Amino acid sequence: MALFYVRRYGGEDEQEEEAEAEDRARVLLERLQQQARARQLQKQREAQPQGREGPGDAGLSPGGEPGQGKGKEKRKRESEEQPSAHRQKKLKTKQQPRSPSEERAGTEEAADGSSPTKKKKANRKKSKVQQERTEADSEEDIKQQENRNNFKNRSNKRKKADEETQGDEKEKKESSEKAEGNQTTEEELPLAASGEEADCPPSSTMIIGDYDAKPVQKVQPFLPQWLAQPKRVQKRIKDNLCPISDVPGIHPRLLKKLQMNGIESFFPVQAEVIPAILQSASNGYLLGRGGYRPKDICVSAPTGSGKTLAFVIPIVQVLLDRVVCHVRALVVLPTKELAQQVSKVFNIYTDGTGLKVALITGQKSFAKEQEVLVQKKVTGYCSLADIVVATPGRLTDHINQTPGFSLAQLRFLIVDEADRMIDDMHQNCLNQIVKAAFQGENDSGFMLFQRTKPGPITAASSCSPQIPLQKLLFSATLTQDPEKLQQLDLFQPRLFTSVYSEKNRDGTEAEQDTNNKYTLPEELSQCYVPCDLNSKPLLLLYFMLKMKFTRVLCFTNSREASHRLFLLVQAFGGVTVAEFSSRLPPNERKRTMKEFDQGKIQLLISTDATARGIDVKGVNYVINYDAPQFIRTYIHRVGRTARAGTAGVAFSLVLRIQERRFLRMLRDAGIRDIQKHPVKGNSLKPLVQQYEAALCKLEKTVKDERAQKRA
Ligand SMILES: Nc1ncnc2c1ncn2[C@@H]1O[C@H](COP(=O)(O)OP(=O)(O)OP(=O)(O)O)[C@@H](O)[C@H]1O
Repeated sequence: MALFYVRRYGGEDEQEEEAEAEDRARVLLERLQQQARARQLQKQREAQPQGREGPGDAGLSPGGEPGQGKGKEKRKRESEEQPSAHRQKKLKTKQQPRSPSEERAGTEEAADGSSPTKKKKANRKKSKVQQERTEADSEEDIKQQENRNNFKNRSNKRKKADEETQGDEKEKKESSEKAEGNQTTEEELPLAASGEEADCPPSSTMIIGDYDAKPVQKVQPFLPQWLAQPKRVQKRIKDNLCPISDVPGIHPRLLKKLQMNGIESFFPVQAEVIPAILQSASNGYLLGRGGYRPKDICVSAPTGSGKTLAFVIPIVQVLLDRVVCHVRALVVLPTKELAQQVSKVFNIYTDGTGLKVALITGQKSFAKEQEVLVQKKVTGYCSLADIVVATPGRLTDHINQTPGFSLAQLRFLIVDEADRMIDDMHQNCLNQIVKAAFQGENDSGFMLFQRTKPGPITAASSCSPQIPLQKLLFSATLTQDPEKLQQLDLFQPRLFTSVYSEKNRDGTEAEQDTNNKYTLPEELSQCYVPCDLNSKPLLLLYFMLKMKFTRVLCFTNSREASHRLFLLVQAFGGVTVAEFSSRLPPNERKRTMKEFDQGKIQLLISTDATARGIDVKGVNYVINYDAPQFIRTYIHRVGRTARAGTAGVAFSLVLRIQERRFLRMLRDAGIRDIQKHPVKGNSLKPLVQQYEAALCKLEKTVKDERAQKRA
């Protein structure tokens, strides 16, 4: 716009030209006055003592601008400089060189001598000289202005530095570093910098969004007190055995039974948990201690540490005095095999007591199971079982479809492998059990003792005798996620958990935070073998045939993988091998497990169906043929060996691409003592020829199986 203005009016209108010349003269005068003032100021400052100078003076530009005016003076000078800079800018725009046509017109006018008067000529000459001088001045002014701005920037920095000297040493350093970082930018943009003093925050101000590296505190999950401060249980079994007679309150009958079964001492978890359960039922199974509802109990202890006996003994003891048969204890487990195993232990300790144990897993027909649960009499239905051991699916079927099957008198609800049972799949079943337990009136007829849904204890609620329902949760990998446990609606729970310890540098052991950490049996040795996909079958054969491994439980990640590996090893020959997965009928699975238990099978290739809870004595090795994807799977798989204080070794075949993730998974769970155990390719070479022949056989077998399926 300014350029347009100059072109349109420049040199046409004499009056305007004059006004313009006057304007320029005025501006020039002002500038000269300013320069004079600046020089005066400089002299004044030079006359002042040097002591006021800040440490930043050395950084002045070679232009030698005076640097250390007091704030007041500086502000005054700046207020003077700013408008002049503005005017100067305007002037510079106005004083753009004329266009050649305009210049030509002027020259032509003078040549033909037609109209301009002498005065006008003189004026024009004078204004031209003035214009040239103004242009020269304005250039010089711009330079000066730049210098002033540079000076201002530096004096800002010096001011900051002065402020910082009052602050602590560290802040000063950071701030001056920042100022230095900004210096280049400010010097590159001197005109823009003039107004910056007001915008610039004081050095003590924290700039939000500034990315200074600061240590960020990790957010710790908030745990309820019962989870944060559990009762610690020693995990070293052998060093912490407790003679059975030393545990108070065990019934002599049960002591005898224990001895008869070769149990002279309790394992640490049993020595802690058995008295706790017995104490909570010290008033009999109908009332809690002092008439109050007993606390729920959660137990998280390593695989093979004897958790089963920790609930079997106290439950049998509490129910020894029962008069009428009702379902008083219900044990829920995720698999048929586990339920079978636990019911076996109950059978041992209830034998000869009159207590009856029913196994409900779907292995028998529904009608047969009903027969062991209830009996119809003239007076109504009566229970035939005191203790029911069940899998979730079949249990809910009986709750819904078996007339007379009542949980209204249930005193103990035991959830074994509780972390798995809390999974969505089984959660619904647990809700149904609790609902059935608080159903009240039912087909079983008269109820001597009523049961109300737990709530705040009031005078009214404590008037009539209550049958408390106590929940007992057990697992080697019990979740410590309060939200998940909340789903079980636990009442003032107590947690018993194994001590997680880490070795210090000096060899001593230090207790660690148990959150999200799992403990493994002390006697377990862990190794992993880095390998590639093709060498995995050879490695398994190498372990079995060259290393002479015996009693090996080998895990794969799928039924198909188990089956193929079984066929391959069978085709290779030289190893007594069997497979175990849900693709086999229950009878065959039972038989296989028995043979493996008896030592007739040296290698059992299995899916995770045997990973949890299965107690086979004398498993020497666990081989993770397929690396487990989850830490809990790893813990339960490797826990099939090194049980009850015996030694065991776990090998994991880990593909090289899985290695980092696998190790991180273990490290995150607090497992660090795993050894790398590479096997050289040369060791596998002698097996290759026979292996290739086995592969051909396998191909043929798979084809035959497919044909059989189709037929
Ligand atoms: N006090 C004891 N003395 C000797 N052996 C015992 C004792 N308690 C349990 N055992 C044996 O220890 C083995 C492991 O016990 P159990 O199956 O109860 O372990 P667990 O903690 O439930 O393991 P998992 O978590 O794998 O289910 C069993 O064979 C059992 O007979």
